[in-house]
Amino acid sequence: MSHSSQHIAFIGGGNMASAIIGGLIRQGMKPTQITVVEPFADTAAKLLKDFGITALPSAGPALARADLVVWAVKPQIFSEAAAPVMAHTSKALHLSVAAGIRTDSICRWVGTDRVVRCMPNTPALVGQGMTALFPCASVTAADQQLVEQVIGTTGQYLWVAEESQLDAVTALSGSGPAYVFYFLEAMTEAGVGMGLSAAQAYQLAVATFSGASSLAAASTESPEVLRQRVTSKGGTTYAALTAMEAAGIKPAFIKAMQAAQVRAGELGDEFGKA
Ligand SMILES: NC(=O)C1=CN([C@@H]2O[C@H](COP(=O)(O)OP(=O)(O)OC[C@H]3O[C@@H](n4cnc5c(N)ncnc54)[C@H](O)[C@@H]3O)[C@@H](O)[C@H]2O)C=CC1
Ligand SMILES: O=C(O)[C@@H]1CCC=N1
Repeated sequence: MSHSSQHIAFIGGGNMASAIIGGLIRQGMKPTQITVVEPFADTAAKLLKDFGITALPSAGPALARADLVVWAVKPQIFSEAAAPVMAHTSKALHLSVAAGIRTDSICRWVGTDRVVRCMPNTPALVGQGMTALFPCASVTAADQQLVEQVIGTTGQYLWVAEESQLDAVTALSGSGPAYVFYFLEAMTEAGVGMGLSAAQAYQLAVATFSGASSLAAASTESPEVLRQRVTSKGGTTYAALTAMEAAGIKPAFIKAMQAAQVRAGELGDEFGKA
């Protein structure tokens, strides 16, 4: 984000907003180029401490400066949060990170069709995010470029052609970091049960995840081939994977992700009506 005149507003200054703001500041955007509406005082104090940004407790005319408005509120309160904002931001491009909430609802609430919906994830906090983006029909190439500049500061991105694919993305990479943390918990717990200290087990588990991910990213081989390379005939990995197959881990995992996808659709149905 080198453009010195660009201004970005965030509605909601919580986890996801902070992850994106962190990326922007790391890439040289000035705190004065960022406006945040954040009613919760503790969260506003954190924005001041971490980024030197003084958040507004509620929407106001300062939002009119924004070229881009990033919606980083919970799906449940999106429509309520939008009402006081839209008077100031009809000329801006809008980017929503809210899970499930569909663009037809967002366009209605923000009073413009210049809307991009996306699904980021929390590794954005350390510049290793993965975001999928979906543009409404009236979004221009220049609008898409602006969004890419902003989201590019947080990691990788891709565009999807169908809005419904965002619910699948939500189930995969949006919620996905929680699945990894869940596995880290399980692997650490198992390691402790086998006689390692918690610190040792956790270090081993984290390094194994990041090492295997880096190997997969750097390799042209499929994960199946990479897995087979670890699995010596009659060895330890074979014993572990056989136990996982017997326990139905893969179908259970697929079912879990389907539950997340269904929930994303429900969020859109439940909270997109207003
Ligand atoms: N946390 C995650 O891993 C991901 C979250 N998302 C989406 O990001 C959105 C935000 O989630 P988080 O950042 O995790 O939640 P969060 O609770 O950390 O942030 C939401 C913020 O909105 C503020 N807020 C409440 N009412 C408001 C209003 N009327 N106007 C402005 N701000 C208001 C809250 O005080 C809070 O700080 C959600 O829609 C979620 O679906 C998307 C991808 C990943
Ligand atoms: O759990 C949620 O609803 C949000 C969306 C993806 C990650 N967190």
